[in-house]
Amino acid sequence: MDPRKSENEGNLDPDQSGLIYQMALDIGGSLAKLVYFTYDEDCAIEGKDGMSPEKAVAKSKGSKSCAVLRGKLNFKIFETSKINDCLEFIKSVKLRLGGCQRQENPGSQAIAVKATGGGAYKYTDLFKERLGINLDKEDEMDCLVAGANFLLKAVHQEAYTYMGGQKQFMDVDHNDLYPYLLVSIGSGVSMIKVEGDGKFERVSGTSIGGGTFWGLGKLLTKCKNFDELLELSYQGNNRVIDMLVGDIYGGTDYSKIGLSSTTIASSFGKVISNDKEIEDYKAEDIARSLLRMISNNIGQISYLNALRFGLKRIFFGGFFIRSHPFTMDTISVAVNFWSKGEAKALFLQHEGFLGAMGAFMSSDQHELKKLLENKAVHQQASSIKACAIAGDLHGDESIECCVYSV
Ligand SMILES: Nc1ncnc2c1ncn2[C@@H]1O[C@H](COP(=O)(O)OP(=O)(O)OP(=O)(O)O)[C@@H](O)[C@H]1O
Ligand SMILES: CC(C)(CO)[C@@H](O)C(=O)NCCC(=O)O
Repeated sequence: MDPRKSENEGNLDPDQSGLIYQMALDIGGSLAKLVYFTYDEDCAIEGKDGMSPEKAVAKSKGSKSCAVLRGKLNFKIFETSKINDCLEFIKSVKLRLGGCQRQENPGSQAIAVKATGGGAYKYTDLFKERLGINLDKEDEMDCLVAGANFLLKAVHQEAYTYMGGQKQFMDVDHNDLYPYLLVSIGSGVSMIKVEGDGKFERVSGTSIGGGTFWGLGKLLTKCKNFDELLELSYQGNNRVIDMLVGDIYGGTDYSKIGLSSTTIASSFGKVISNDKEIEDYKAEDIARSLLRMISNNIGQISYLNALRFGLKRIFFGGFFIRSHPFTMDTISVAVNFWSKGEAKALFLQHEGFLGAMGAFMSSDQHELKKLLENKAVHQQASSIKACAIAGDLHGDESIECCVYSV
């Protein structure tokens, strides 16, 4: 491959030859997330005399007629530290925002793209100078909540519980969704009490999040990428590193206060009594202890905040989760343990894309927004499985969807 080309160039999914009708970005501390809608120009509109999408959209405005735009919602991630890959990707696709602008001559015509996350501020000039794109900033918390509400209401089987290796999808009753606690586990963690559309409060947060796991993991295990660290944690045994209740109590439970002998009494606590150097520990065991420590801590703080406000459902999002069984199991067990079964941990299929989805939904100057307003995006059950977000960093995910304008 030509070393001057970015990793993504020349490697586009054929679907991306479709026009990008709308795009939004969430540029966080660790990852930049893109959501964009593509449709095939030739057959995108259904039901209205075979007219072009733009015409059908225009015609449906102010009338009771129904236009259906068939296309795909696409999801893509890049490491924020490699923001140039993201810029190259955007440059290489046909961007046709609002149905009327083409990005053929960056600089000559400003295009506005909704963007959220800290990077929307940090990289404003970069996007403008390199792509002629004005990042139209949306508040990160607004976007997280809007994205979560939209996905929970519009995407069939978006939420699920995970316990003992079993994933159980939950049907969301639109009339019984609120209130809930949204926990976004990105580089840092935000905890948001959600009471309705646009009705929320960020009630807590912790700096011990996904960035901590990846940062400490990188230091302690010399792993080169996040997936490698996750994979290691899968194979490790945390008992070699963590001090358990049984280690302190001579192998027995401390049942009087409800602690079994296998409960972790002190994360990484066993290391102090061992005369070992870091090289003497297996990277797998370190990764496992680290993942348990961070996941347990987030599960516990989340539960405490749910308790503060009497919330029974806690939805966990953010890319730290990566649909990883051990992470989800640890969080679920923590919530279940601390709440004595009263509160429930729920996970989201599009865990890492809440903010980007919210930014996407916030567009107000494009035709697609007008189509999406008050509409539902339906997807077939079979395509949900195909759009699990776990996978390699540059992997594409997409959902077949229809946008209805009524
Ligand atoms: N391929 C990856 N590379 C780096 N981190 C990854 C990767 N996959 C998952 N992660 C985890 O996801 C976290 C980032 O999650 P997310 O994208 O939701 O947050 P962010 O928007 O970057 O952070 P913040 O919201 O705090 O600014 C990382 O800190 C890391 O723990
Ligand atoms: C600063 C943000 C909101 C940026 O996404 C996030 O990383 C976060 O919520 N960090 C935790 C900060 C705290 O509440 O301690």
